[in-house]
Amino acid sequence: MSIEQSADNLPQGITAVTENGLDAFRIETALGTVLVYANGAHVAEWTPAGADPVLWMSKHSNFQTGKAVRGGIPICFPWFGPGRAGDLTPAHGFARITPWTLLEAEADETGEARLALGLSGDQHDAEDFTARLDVTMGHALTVSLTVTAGTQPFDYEEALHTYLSVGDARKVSIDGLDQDSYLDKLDDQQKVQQGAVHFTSETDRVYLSTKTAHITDPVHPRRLRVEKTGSANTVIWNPWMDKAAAMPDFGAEEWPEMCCVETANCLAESIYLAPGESHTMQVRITSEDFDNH
Ligand SMILES: O=P(O)(O)OC[C@H]1O[C@@H](O)[C@H](O)[C@@H](O)[C@@H]1O
Repeated sequence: MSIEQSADNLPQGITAVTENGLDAFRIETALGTVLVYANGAHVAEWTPAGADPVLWMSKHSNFQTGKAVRGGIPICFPWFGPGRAGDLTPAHGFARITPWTLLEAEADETGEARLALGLSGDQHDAEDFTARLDVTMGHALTVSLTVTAGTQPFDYEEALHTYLSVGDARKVSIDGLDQDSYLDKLDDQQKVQQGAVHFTSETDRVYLSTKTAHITDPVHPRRLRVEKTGSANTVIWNPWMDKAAAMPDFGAEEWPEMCCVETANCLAESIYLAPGESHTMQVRITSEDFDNH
C-alpha cells in the first residue's frame, strides 16, 4: 500500500475539511467540486463546473462515524446487502461505516484532481486484504475500488452504490440493460429485461451486465452515462414511497429525486482472489451535457 499522504500538505485545489461534523476532503478546481468523507471513503458530492450536482444526497442522512451516509456513493464491501448466505451485518459490509486513510492527493493545472484512500483488513478481525479507492475528478468522475488479498485467499462482494440525482424517477428511463437477465430481489425471481428500465413501483434488481447504462431524465433534462470495468453486475434500486417512509434516514418525499445505478460484483459474481492477487472495479460517470471526453 502507498505511503500515507499528510492532510497538512495537500496540493492546491484539495483541502481537508470538516463537513457535517465528519472529516472530509474537498476537491475544488476549475472542473468542479467533489466531497469525499473519510468515513467510508464516501463520495458525497460531485458538481461539475457550470452544472447541477450529479449525485443525490438525502436531507435526512446520518453523518456519524459508524453509520452509513444516505446518498452519494457508499462502498458496499466486503459483502453486498446481507451477504450471499443472507446472514451478515452490518448491511452492505463494514467498509462504508469505517474510517479510511488518505493515501494520495494530486491536482494538476487543468483542474483534474485525484484522491486515493485506503482501508486494511487489520482494522477488522480475520479479514486479510487491503482496499484502495481512487476518486478522479476531470470532466468525468471516475471511482475505482482495488482490493488486494493478503497471505490468504480472499473472497468478497462489492458495489459502488451510486445514487444519481434525477428530476423525477417516474419519468426516467435507463438504457443499456435490454435482454440482460436479473434477479428481482422483491420476489426472488430471475427475469429478463425488455427494453429500457422504468420505475413504476419499488425496484430492487441485480442485473448480470457489464454494459454502459444511459440514464435519460426529461424533467431535470440531462443524460447521464455510467460506464464500468471489472464489474459483472449492475444493481438498479429505487425504494418508492412505503420503503422510503420506513427508513429513518430517507425522507418519505425524497424517493422521486433519486435512482441508484450501482456498479457491483455480488451473489454468484463475487470475486475470489488468490493470495497477493488484486482486482479493480471502476465506474466512470459523465453526461453528454458537460463532457464528451
Ligand atoms: O438501506 P441500505 O442498507 O443502504 O440499502 C439500500 C438498498 O441497497 C440496494 O443496493 C439493495 O439492492 C437494496 O436491497 C437495499 O435496500
